[in-house]
Amino acid sequence: MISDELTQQTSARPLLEIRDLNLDFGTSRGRVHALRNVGLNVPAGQVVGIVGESGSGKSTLAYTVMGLLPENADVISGSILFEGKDLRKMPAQARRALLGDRLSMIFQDPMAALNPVRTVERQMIDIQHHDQGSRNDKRARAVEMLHRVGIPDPESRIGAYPHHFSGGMRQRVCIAMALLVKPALLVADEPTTALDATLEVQIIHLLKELQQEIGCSVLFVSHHLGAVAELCDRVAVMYAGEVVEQGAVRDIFHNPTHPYTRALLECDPGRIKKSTRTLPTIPGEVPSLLGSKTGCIFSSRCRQAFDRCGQENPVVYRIGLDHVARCHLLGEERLVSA
Ligand SMILES: Nc1ncnc2c1ncn2[C@@H]1O[C@H](COP(=O)(O)OP(=O)(O)OP(=O)(O)O)[C@@H](O)[C@H]1O
Repeated sequence: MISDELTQQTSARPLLEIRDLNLDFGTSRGRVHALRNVGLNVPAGQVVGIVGESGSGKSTLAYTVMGLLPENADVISGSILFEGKDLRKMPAQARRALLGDRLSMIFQDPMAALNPVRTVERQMIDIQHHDQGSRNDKRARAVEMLHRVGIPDPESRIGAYPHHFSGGMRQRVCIAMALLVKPALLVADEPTTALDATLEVQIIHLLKELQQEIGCSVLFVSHHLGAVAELCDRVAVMYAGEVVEQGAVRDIFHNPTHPYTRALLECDPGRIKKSTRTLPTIPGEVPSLLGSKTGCIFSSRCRQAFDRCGQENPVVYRIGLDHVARCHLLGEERLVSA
């Protein structure tokens, strides 16, 4: 079965629905096509992971949803429907009002989100709405949230400055701040990459627990496939600015279909036998995103590429009820099973 859009795979209207999104960065070397025809759904109450090699456009997609793009970014076409409204068409003021309210973000570097010269208390009070009660009510809510994310002695620690917390504790503070407003959608851009493995597991469990408690949706960007498998309901695999495969977490991890998804999983350190001496890598390099491209973006590295792959960009094929991929092998029925 063939589908033109990645967004047709679920019947209930998703909380976030991205359609045919194209974005360029203007640079002195030319235009970098960082997002190409991106389609992605985030259903209400679900966690959607975005995975892919460095430079595949994961963070750009996350920042585009938040409307936090650098000046040289140019969203050329597409729509970003959030709660049914196109964020691209929303007046700037209305869009800004969503941030820290219906939309929250956690960054890789917690210091990017925290103001170093203000106490955590002040920042956590300021982030709450003026109609959310008195200063004391807001403080009590902030202390409760810090307790919830595992900050010891939150009643006194709340008065400290961000640099008084360790890296892991700072990320917990950021999670507390992001969730204090009970957002509908939390966008998390590599929130555990800077943490050691033990802390990463703790933070992932914490995020899962809080997400279920609050009932929000999460867009979770990560390099770490293990973390994605643990936390996410759905996964979108990105390569060179395109979403090449998307589906339920079990489909992506147990029935990967796109040759890139398969290669990515084969190279995952978490899945490789301990006896393996050298880590496998995907041969070749991510293509330059400058200039226009003919054919499938992965064809130069694909072991299964055939003539058509270098000539035409594949459409999106439906593999299962909730599983789609952009690959000519599906159209030609040349796919070998995983
Ligand atoms: N401000 C910018 N100006 C020009 N090019 C940019 C800019 N920001 C990102 N890019 C380019 O856009 C592409 C996508 O980058 P992005 O950071 O979104 O990838 P990523 O998948 O998040 O990578 P990583 O995992 O390393 O963070 C890359 O080629 C990157 O060099």
